[in-house]
Amino acid sequence: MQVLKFGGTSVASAENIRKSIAIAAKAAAQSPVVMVVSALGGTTDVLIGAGRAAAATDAGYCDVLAQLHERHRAATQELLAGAAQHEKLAAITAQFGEIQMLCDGIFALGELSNRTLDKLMSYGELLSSRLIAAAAKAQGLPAGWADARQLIRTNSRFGSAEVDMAVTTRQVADMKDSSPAHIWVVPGFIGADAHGTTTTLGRGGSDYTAALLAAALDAEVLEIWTDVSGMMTADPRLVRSARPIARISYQEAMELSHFGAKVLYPPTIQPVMQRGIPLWIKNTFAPDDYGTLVEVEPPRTPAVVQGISSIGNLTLLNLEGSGMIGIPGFSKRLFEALARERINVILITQSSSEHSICVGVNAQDAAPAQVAVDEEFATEIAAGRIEPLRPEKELAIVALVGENMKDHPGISGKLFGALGQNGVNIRAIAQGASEKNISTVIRAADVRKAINVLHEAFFEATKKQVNLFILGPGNVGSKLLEQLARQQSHLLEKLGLQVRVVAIANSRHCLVDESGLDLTAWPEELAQAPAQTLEEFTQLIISRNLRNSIFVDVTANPAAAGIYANLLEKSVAIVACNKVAASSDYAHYAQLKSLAKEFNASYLFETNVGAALPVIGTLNDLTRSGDVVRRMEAVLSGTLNFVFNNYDGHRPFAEVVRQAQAEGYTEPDPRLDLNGSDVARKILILAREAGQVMEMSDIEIETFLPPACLEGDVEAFYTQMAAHEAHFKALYDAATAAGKRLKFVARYADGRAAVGLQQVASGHDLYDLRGKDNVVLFYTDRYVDQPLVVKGAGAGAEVTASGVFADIIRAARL
Ligand SMILES: NC(=O)C1=CN([C@@H]2O[C@H](COP(=O)(O)OP(=O)(O)OC[C@H]3O[C@@H](n4cnc5c(N)ncnc54)[C@H](OP(=O)(O)O)[C@@H]3O)[C@@H](O)[C@H]2O)C=CC1
Ligand SMILES: N[C@@H](CC=O)C(=O)O
Repeated sequence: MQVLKFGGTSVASAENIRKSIAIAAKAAAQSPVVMVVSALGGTTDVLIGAGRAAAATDAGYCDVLAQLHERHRAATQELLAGAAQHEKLAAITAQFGEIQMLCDGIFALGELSNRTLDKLMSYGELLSSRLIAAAAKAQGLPAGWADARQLIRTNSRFGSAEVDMAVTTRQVADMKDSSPAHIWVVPGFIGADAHGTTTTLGRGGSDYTAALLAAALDAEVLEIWTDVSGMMTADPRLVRSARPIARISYQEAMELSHFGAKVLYPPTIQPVMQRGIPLWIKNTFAPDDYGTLVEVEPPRTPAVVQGISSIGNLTLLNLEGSGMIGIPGFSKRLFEALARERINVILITQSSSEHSICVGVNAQDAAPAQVAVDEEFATEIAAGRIEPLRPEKELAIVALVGENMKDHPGISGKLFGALGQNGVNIRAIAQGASEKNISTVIRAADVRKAINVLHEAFFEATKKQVNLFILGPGNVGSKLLEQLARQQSHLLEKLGLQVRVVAIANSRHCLVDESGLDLTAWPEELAQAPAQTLEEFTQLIISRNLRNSIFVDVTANPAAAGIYANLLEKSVAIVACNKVAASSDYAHYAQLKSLAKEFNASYLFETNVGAALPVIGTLNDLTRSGDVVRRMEAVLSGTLNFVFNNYDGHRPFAEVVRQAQAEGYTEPDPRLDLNGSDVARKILILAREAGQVMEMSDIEIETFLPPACLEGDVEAFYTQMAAHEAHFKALYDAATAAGKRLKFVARYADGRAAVGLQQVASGHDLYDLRGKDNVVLFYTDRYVDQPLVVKGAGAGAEVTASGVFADIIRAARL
């Protein structure tokens, strides 16, 4: 005997019903089949809606029922022909007459009891099962209909009745002996109490009906036919890469189904588990897919975690107080108070200090639970020995499930690490000694991110999705986008990083696509995209709450640097070539560094000094390993090095500066390069990274520009430089006459730093620095006589973008 259950979508239309019958017929070629069916998809909700409308004296229920009647008529006309069709249409009309009368009664009374609702809902399965039996017979199959109300005996708890297994087993055996049919079609979800009154088994109860019948018949197999190809490693609506689990134990399936894997109604497993009946979950619309086999002992696989599931709509109730410590009986009283209100406890945790007990309940149970518990402990609350019950709302459980987690160290560590790195705060934890389930309670708003992060950590070791929010697609930003577009498949294949650019914004527009922007079409699309403020962009990053989010600041804007703290607090990583934040007040710089640590998010700004040269990384390596930087000597301006390498006293100085700007070496505002402040902020950043507490005002800046050049706007700056050509020529001639070269040098020693123009003699370390190159000489406790030298191209959009790219990869791989 085989029991096959077909859910609402599997019988939602005539076409689907035909598919379901074909599956049952194929199985029946092996041995007799019990076909348990749900109502035509959506019918139960329609019936409930009609009943509630009638109870609220809303006459709209008549139209709703008429539409439902029409849907059943249409399916009948498609499935049956001739006399069988006429007979079935008449029967359906009669049944809808009964439903109408029932709802009219509800309307007249203005009241809908659980008992009446059960009766009303039962019509869904009664209609579908009779229709399917008739359709199977019409195909010449040896099918018959059996009334579940004469098989499944329950108590009279309407709405969610409890089954009397002994009577049910006897009634099923009687029916088996008396029925000649080879395929029985049975309505799921419904039963009857000892008085013959219709009851229901709770939403999803058709699965349970099937399991009860399988157990009563000691069936060889129970198959649950649904619209997905088995139990999945995670909810596929939340995790795109979720995949079916081939084989799983009853215990694991029970844990997963309890924790939200909706393909299986949780009570279904117990009756078949007791008898060791194999349970398959199969897809009606892809019957050749393997599906999931739930069995006693699936073959062992290396997978430690079998699935990740979640329950939303959770409220934590926290009972807390010093009066609980060491006094037996508090938990008993708490749980009794909840049980009296029939409140189901989903999760329990208690700290070893016994100072608090925390339980998780469905949100709709929170208010009655609070009243019941506060009443129970009224005396202790009045005496101040315990606090009134404290509910925490809008929470959810995310759980790892797997029998192999037992005795396997490191699973919780990985779980907490993965969630922590993504700023998912864990409010409570529960793990039984069986170690089959580790449950975490988190904010409901974090569920999507948390499940994806955990799925990547436990099922996709080779792939990590990274979500980029890029601000400032100017010179450097647009090169970065080009490089990202070129390297996407390389990143996935070689590093397992699926890098998505989710948003690109400049000062005018913002382009967003959560599934990843097209990196070739963005310039035109951005120009058409809506306007957005920086504040809105920040909220966008926070509210999307995507895993492994990185904010990439490719602007030179102080306001952009002002949003880092807010983002780091949400565990969003920051990659910046914008130097404003790292050279702002020391307190702000230190705050960002400490937020990055506290919230496990990277704050990377390698390109702040020497573009893509590994200057900050080298300095960090030295200090982390205990070396002490005593002195630094450096050329840190690509622009100034280019200008003084190319100025020869003939071509005007202003023209050479314009060339540096055109080639993309200068700041968006070139005055910052020429007045020395860009170099000053770089040496400040290096000094800070070397461990010094310094402010910008501590850096001595010796400018070589005549003051008039810094009055007015950028055009005035160029005009004034041209007007002061003699000044620049004099600087050049003096250096040349001495056989020296001009270099704008940054120096740090003993906690003091200065920047300024110098004549450098041949043979000096800085003398031969070509083009737009930068160089940094580190003198440390280990590098005493010969410095550690980092040298190379120190400006330019392409190289800077590649440095930003490298920081993105560092942040992504954390
Ligand atoms: N060039 C180089 O060699 C190096 C540069 N850097 C740094 O790179 C950064 C970018 O330089 P670069 O690409 O040349 O600059 P650009 O001027 O070419 O680009 C700046 C980008 O930032 C955008 N932007 C400016 N203000 C805002 C704002 N308030 N909100 C949103 N977007 C804004 C601009 O948009 P819009 O067009 O709308 O104004 C533009 O897209 C600078 O901080 C620079 O210090 C670092 C190392 C080396
Ligand atoms: N404008 C800067 C660019 C790099 O920081 C420079 O010229 O060095």
